[in-house]
Amino acid sequence: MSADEQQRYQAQLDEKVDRLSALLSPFNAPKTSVYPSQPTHYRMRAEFRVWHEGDDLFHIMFDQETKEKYRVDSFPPACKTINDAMEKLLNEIRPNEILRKKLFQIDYLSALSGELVISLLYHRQLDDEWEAAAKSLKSTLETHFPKVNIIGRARKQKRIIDNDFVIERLPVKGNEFVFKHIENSFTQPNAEVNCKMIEWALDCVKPLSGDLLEMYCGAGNFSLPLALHFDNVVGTEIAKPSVQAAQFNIEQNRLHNVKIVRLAAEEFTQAMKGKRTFSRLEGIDLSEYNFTTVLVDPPRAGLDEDSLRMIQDYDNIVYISCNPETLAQNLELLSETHDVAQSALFDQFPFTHHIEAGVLLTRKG
Ligand SMILES: C[S@@+](CC[C@H](N)C(=O)[O-])C[C@H]1O[C@@H](n2cnc3c(N)ncnc32)[C@H](O)[C@@H]1O
Repeated sequence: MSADEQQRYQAQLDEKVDRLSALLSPFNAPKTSVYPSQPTHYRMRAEFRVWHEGDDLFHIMFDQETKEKYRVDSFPPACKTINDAMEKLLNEIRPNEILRKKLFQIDYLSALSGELVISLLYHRQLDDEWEAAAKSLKSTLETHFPKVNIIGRARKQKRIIDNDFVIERLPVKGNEFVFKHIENSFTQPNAEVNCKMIEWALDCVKPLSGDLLEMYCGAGNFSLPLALHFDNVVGTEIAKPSVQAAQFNIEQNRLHNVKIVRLAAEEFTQAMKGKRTFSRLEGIDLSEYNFTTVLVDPPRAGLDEDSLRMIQDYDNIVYISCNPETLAQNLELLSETHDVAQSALFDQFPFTHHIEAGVLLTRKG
């Protein structure tokens, strides 16, 4: 990257730090710790439209302002594996009528492990001939990459060769954690910054003990590494594929103190308050746990008011947020009972205005 781009990256990061600090200043937050990203090759996912021109075809994107399409032969935000795959994939598809016909989109999901899922989206139904061609494509690509899975999608159709996931291996404080990341499910896009985020959360909970309660836990991105620190972890998550991936991840990492339940945050709050019972909580007696700490990592909308009031029952709250505006709104209530003890900015999305933030809240003395 040129010195000019490096300067542009730093200037935008400084602006993000100022914006987050301003949002957190009404809550007397201490100085924000900043975790920068690599300015290029940081994304583990990328999606492109496909443009056909005679016998040729290439990846395209659309300019957000002018809406004009532009050709994309390489994509610096995406990791090196995806960039390598972009060229190799099109070289295979271009001369192959079966793979090329009515292909309109290509999605890539990769991992630090080098594994890939490539989803090919079509405006036509996919038959056995397509499947045979896709199998042969997979074999060719596997001479370059450790593992490649191909998914063919069309209206009401999904053909999977051989899996719809990658196996990621994340280094966290000297330990390696294995994660199944499923295509079309939530995973943190910037793997290296994600590791910094998990390590920050681990540092936050270092002086704490007891059990951890987690809401919006996905496939266990935080639950699993934090399980090494707490006696028990109970995580809740709404999306079925993520819960299934979390169960797989618990087993793969040989953890015996983590339970993941498929419940919406709002449902779990009702269960904690004794307002409703759920068969999905069978075998888990929530009153037996010694929850000292809660970790939440909600979608952009933040937490609903009932869940906010429920988490106020716990002494320590680790709040990870992809939207600092809703974080600040939620802090208005949480700061009635808790102080902001730490704050951090994780630059998951370089060269965009998006901010990923974390705060540690501790009960007021
Ligand atoms: C920002 S992601 C965080 C996931 C996970 N902590 C991670 O780091 O990969 C938010 C998660 O909340 C889940 N989610 C969205 N709405 C929810 C709700 N109402 N109740 C519970 N989980 C929800 C999504 O499926 C997603 O997995």
